[in-house]
Amino acid sequence: MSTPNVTTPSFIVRVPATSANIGPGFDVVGLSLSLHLTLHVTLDAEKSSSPTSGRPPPPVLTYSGEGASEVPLDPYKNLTTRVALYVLRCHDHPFFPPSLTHIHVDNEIPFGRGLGSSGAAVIAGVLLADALGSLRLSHERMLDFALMVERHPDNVTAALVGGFVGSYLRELDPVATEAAQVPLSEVLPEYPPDAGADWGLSPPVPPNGIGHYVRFNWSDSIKAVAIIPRFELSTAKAREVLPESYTRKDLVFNMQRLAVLTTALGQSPPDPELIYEAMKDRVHQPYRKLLIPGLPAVTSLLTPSSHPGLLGICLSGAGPTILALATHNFEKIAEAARDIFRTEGIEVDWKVLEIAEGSKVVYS
Ligand SMILES: Nc1ncnc2c1ncn2[C@@H]1O[C@H](COP(=O)(O)OP(=O)(O)OP(=O)(O)O)[C@@H](O)[C@H]1O
Ligand SMILES: N[C@@H](CCO)C(=O)O
Repeated sequence: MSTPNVTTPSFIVRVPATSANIGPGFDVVGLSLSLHLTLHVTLDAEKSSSPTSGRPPPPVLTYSGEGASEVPLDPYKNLTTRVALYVLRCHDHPFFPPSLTHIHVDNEIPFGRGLGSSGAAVIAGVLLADALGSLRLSHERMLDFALMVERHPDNVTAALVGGFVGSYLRELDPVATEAAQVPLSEVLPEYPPDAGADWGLSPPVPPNGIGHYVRFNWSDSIKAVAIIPRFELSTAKAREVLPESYTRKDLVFNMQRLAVLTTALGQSPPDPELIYEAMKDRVHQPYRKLLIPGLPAVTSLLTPSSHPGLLGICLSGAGPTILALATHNFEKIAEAARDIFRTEGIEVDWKVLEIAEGSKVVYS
């Protein structure tokens, strides 16, 4: 990790990458992975009093690593700092605190590849606000705020609590449903550039207890090989191609597999035949193949018999990354996937990842 060009940070926020779905668990399961988004946050106690009028100057934002050339460095436009400001505003802190002088972001999670970069940015923003405002939010309440921004729970839950996690969104009463569905433009509004301008409407405070989760066991022998094509695919685009409804046959196909998968990945030793079949999906992958040339070939040609060590293979999140779960032979599996993608003219990078701990705030 590169060292930020700042004085000693006052605290660090560290959030893992995540892979959602793991085949049949569309919008349900997530797995935290050992690539991290890290914020190095510097506070200057001498600047702790607010100006008598207008807003205090926002922090300086600097960035290194993945996405550094494309991410907005204006704290009113950057996803992490906008989420932090949203959470602060919901707790009667109308501005970034004047003592917050600098945030250096070091990012290992590639953007728009299906490794939960946006979920990590959102969770980092919630944790940043929690630390800056001494809010002491519970994990449950943090999830409520995260779910107002990223509305499927799989990535944000796994990024926050870590491990192999299943989650659902509670059915809310009509008033709470409306509150949880306000447009994103009201949760993360455009902030007027004029320092004297009013922010306008109060932010929409989330209802309580939107998301609930459980952590499944994970066999220590299983690692995740992320095969990452060198192109971005936005989650929004990859969701547009999905149908509104499914046949009973396809839903039962996925539910049967998901029920088996959540236990099978915790067993030692893991059973490759059981897991390979349990990682198949009929809800999202078949529709996303047009956006990801090579997807059907990679997920059907690599099997536990052709590649010993392989347990199962699926699209990671909304793609285009492919996630191969394996106990050994990682390089052979990744290189075979690379060869298949090359026949489609797509270059990939690959990494062997561990299952990561959840998000942390560490004070210096
Ligand atoms: N660290 C970050 N800081 C600010 N914005 C970010 C950061 N990471 C991601 N983003 C924003 O999120 C976008 C990518 O989100 P998107 O949901 O499309 O993909 P993803 O989260 O990487 O994939 P998936 O949801 O399938 O795992 C980026 O283009 C960028 O706008
Ligand atoms: N479950 C989500 C994960 C991506 O954020 C999807 O597949 O669209």
